[in-house]
Amino acid sequence: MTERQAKTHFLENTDLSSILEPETSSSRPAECKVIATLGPSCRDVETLVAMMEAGMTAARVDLTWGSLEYHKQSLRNLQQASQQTKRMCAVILDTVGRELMIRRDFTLDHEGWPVHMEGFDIKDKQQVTVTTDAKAEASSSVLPISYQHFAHMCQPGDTLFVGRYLVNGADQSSLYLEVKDIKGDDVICTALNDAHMDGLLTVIHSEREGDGMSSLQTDLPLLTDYDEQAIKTFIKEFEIDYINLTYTSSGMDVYEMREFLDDNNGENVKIIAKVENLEALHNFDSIAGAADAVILSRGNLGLDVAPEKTAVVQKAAINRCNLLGRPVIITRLVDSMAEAPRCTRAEATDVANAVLDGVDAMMMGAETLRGKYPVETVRTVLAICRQAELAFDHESHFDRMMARAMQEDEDMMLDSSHHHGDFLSPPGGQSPDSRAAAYARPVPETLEGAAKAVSLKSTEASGSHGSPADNHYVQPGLPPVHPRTPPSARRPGSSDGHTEGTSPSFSASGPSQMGHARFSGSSNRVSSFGSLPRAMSTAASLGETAAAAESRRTESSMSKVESIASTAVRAAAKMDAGLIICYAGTGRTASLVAKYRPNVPILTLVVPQLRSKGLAWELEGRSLARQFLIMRGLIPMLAAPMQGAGDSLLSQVLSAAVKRGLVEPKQHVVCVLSVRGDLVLNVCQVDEKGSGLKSNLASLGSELNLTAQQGNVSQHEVALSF
Ligand SMILES: Nc1ncnc2c1ncn2[C@@H]1O[C@H](COP(=O)(O)OP(=O)(O)O)[C@@H](O)[C@H]1O
Ligand SMILES: C=C(OP(=O)(O)O)C(=O)O
Repeated sequence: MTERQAKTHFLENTDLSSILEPETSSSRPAECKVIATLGPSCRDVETLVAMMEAGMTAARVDLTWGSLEYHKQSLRNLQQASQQTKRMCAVILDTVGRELMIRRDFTLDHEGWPVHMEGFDIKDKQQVTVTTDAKAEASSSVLPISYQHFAHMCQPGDTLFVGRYLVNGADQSSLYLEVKDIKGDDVICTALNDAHMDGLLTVIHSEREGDGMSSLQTDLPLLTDYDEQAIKTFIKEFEIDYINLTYTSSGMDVYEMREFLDDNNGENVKIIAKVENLEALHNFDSIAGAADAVILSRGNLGLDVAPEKTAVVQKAAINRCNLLGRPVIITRLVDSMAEAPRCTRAEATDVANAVLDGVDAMMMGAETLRGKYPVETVRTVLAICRQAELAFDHESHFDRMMARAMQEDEDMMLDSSHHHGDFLSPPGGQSPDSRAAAYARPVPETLEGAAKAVSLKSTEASGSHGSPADNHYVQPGLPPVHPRTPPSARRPGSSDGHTEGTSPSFSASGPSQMGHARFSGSSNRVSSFGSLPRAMSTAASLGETAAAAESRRTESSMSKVESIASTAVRAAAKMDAGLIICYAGTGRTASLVAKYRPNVPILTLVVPQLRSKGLAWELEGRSLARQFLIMRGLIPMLAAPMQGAGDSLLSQVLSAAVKRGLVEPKQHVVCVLSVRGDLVLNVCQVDEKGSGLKSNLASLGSELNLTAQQGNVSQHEVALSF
């Protein structure tokens, strides 16, 4: 079998009558998660409550459009909805970043959401001028653009795409332009199709014939002034769990973002890299290795990737993330539900196939932001996910993960200097991580366009690319965005964080043991969630010495955490357990359990910790619990701070899990926990009434009590919240 072949999803049950039988209602939550974009259609408390009850687990605020005050109100409403439903919801902030926009006049509606004036028509073959002239007004022949240096990026023969925000490429507001001439600030183009331009219009500087690289706007600064201001403000005033990094082009972008967050009290905020163009696909491994999660922005990607490659690119990207244990999210699921209460057949099939491909979460855009059916959208997508999850072959996924991890480790042993990373190698054998390399040395001259783009960097430092569509939201006095100097390959050198040792209650044995011994990877330096066996190739390209890279490799090939995580999944399957419980401190162990996709929920138990922050003390844990809400199979549970321990805590967790329908009385439960600082695997059983831990499992109880006696936990009652 060649690497290009897909694994088959052959349904064991081909009996159509039984497939068509209505589902008996299951209270077990879907494995996959649904993220919704907040906007005019879904920011009131009532709708948010309904969406949370329908299963939305994370909400995105997109800085591309709308004022800071508008988004703050959306988040305040979300907090209220969360209190009402007693459900957690992760909060994601999406940057404007390298997004280019057409400036158009707008008014504010009664809630403060910007609404554009009437749209206009553009006819096939007509001349259209895209201009950086700040005084120009949008019309059918002139499109003023938000980025001052746009004209420098273009050359005759380029293709530009102008499309409606969150609906790229698929509606009547999609316009393709061919660049004919550049005259000062003006890019003179010819329209390649008829289009009705309406709403907020984003621009993509698309493929330049011949060089195979597209979306050259990736050489713009990573964050706009507005982004920087908004991120700092939101971190101060809200609990932000993730930043979506728009147009991430390499792992270096993620490091840069990490540094910005660390410098601005955002140490707990995790980074989701948005993969939106060819360059990001070429640099996929460095991006996925550096980020905490990845979004495949399928709308924007659809403009760069040929239709015939789309499905395979999606599968490959998802599989790569799966192998890294990195959460992967896709966009553009049920666009038609922005207008209709029922999705199309193609959309329903697409969602289900993504579940079978192994995706973690689905991110809604226009459907919830400005669609007519936000609640039905969440319900529909989750219903499709549930059905597809029933058909998902958990066992073969597990086997694949094990086999590939072993294979990769072997490959690395054979050739640690060979760069395997990227599944879309550019022609001519160029370094896949061209942008990362560009920090250290100039972009290869062979990339004619890229060389030109690099020369732009110095001018961008003073360039205006400050705000969505125009500069209305930029506070006066904010410094301009400067391309950052390369971050000092600053990757905290930590190992698993667990002491090595054998589990007193469960030993990793059987066929998986062999795999565990060879497993690469839980000692990732950058992402806090998971591991990257091949991070070393990225590190090497960032200037790390061969010896350091080699030592990272050796270290990463022996991971007890991954061994325990995979064994927990195997044990749950072998014992027909109903639930896996995983205590979570950083989330690394839980994400590795999720990597192996057990056929049972993974309850991630977060016991908040009091940590010192300078002179102040801060209770940490809530954000981590919410961060699990974009990850497949994970159900976070937050224990009350400093309360509960040992089998008292576990009993209450089990009782809550039974009430929630996660596990049934008498079922076995596999637990991943620490005992005297050592990570161990344990098995317990729910009692007959479903009120807690079956008491005769002495070994487990005593292990847990030992931890309790160490004094880091107490025996009080706990308040648990999902
Ligand atoms: N038996 C237990 N009783 C109470 N707390 C526990 C127990 N086992 C683990 N924990 C806590 O849960 C967290 C798990 O952290 P760790 O095992 O390092 O996982 P991660 O991979 O998420 O960092 C730690 O804070 C640990 O103190
Ligand atoms: C960029 C996004 O998605 P897409 O490219 O799929 O429209 C998004 O929703 O932020």
